[in-house]
Amino acid sequence: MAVNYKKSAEQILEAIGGEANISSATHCVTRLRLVLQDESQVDTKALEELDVVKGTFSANGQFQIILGNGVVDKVYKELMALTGREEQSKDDVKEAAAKKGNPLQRAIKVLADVFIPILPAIVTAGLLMGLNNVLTGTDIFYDNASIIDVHPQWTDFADIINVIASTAFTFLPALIGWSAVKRFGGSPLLGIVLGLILVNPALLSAWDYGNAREAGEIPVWNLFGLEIQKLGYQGQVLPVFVASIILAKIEVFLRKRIPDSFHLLTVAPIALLVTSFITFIAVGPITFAIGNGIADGFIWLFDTIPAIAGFLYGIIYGPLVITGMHHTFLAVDLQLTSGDAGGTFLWPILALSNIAQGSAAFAMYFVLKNKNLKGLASTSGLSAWLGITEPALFGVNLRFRFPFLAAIISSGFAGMFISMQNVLAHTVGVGGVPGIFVIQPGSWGAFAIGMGIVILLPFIATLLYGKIRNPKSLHE
Ligand SMILES: OC[C@H]1O[C@H](O[C@H]2O[C@H](CO)[C@@H](O)[C@H](O)[C@H]2O)[C@H](O)[C@@H](O)[C@@H]1O
Repeated sequence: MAVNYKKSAEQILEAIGGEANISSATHCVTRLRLVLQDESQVDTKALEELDVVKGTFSANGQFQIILGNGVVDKVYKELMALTGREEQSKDDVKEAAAKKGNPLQRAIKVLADVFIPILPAIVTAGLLMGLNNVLTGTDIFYDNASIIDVHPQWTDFADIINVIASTAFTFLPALIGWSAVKRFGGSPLLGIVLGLILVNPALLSAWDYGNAREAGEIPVWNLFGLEIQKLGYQGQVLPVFVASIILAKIEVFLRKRIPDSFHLLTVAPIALLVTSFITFIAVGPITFAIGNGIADGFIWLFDTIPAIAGFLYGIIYGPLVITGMHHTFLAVDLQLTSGDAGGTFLWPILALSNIAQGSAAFAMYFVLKNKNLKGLASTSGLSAWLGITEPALFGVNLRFRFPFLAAIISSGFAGMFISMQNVLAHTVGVGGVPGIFVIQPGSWGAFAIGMGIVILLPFIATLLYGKIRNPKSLHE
């Protein structure tokens, strides 16, 4: 039967407490994303009884209604027409949501705002790097040899892929600079330039810093007696992040005070000059040490007590996604991939945690009777297997609790196993099942066992508990 989008919009509006309860509204590919004055006014039951609604959840200050691809945009248009509102971008709504919450939540939100926009570039680079690994890794298809060893005509092909793949990581500070300066109200172009300054080939590469320090050969500038290390910040996150905040603040400050006609001549040169000097002299070395210190702390933990550390990270990653704090760890992943660890041991656990949430949601497909919920369980399970877990988490697993518990405990065991096997990812890739492409080839076997654990354990545990115990939450 054809959907009456206008009627659906009216019913949704009534169930969320009417027009007066909407602070702002937008939509993504599948979900209406609303910032509401008061979420307690929402009649979730009435909402979820609507045929068009596949599920609802609240995350990071937004109340989200899952409608599905091709439906959500039409219902949104009707909703805007009904309420006489202008259509809003996701950024507008995120901004409204950001004003809600305590200082810690807002700080975490800032990190997410900076890192989420650069994620597609990093994830793409990760996938291509995976392809390069398949071509150049030994013992994948041949004993003691790689594809390019056996078929040398593919060597340059692999090399070109490597150049393409490594660019986003080599110039990571430029990506972060673009995103962070934009987030703090400055000109994104200046952010890119700032990031590029920090990886200028005239500086000692951060990747060569360790060797240069051991050899006592770190180049320095001498500024009227003050020695400053001539150090680049390749692959570093914190130096450019803090520098970008400074740059944006200086730029905004100058723009307000200098007449428009002098902007071109003064604002960018002063902002870049002051920020770069502050960064080379103080911010860079301090944040470089802090960033490496944080990474070393994680490395120490996973070296010393791999089973416990892996178990804990596997357990807490799901709850971290609920709070939105998980994006903070992206910074740690990036730091680890650029350092001595040779890769990140955290990211493989993230990928397994995503799969675990998906498997639990898939099991709920067989446990639930309601048609809409069954649909939500299967679509959200697939989404989690492809790296996006919020629909499964909020739409299914948390609502019934036991699938969520089954998923996080299984993810803990899988995290324990792969940490004991020292599984590393070259870089950050697409989470969930495609995650295997960025795992270092030598760790594929152990990672595959981890995948087996998070595919089977949450599925079987959820299914058995749901069918045999038939818990109260299924009937609430
Ligand atoms: O941190 C890198 C990963 O970031 C995304 O996944 C994480 O954020 C998602 C959105 O909040 C969340 O649904 C998922 O559970 C998190 O792991 C991205 O989808 C991954 O591909 C990426 O590796």
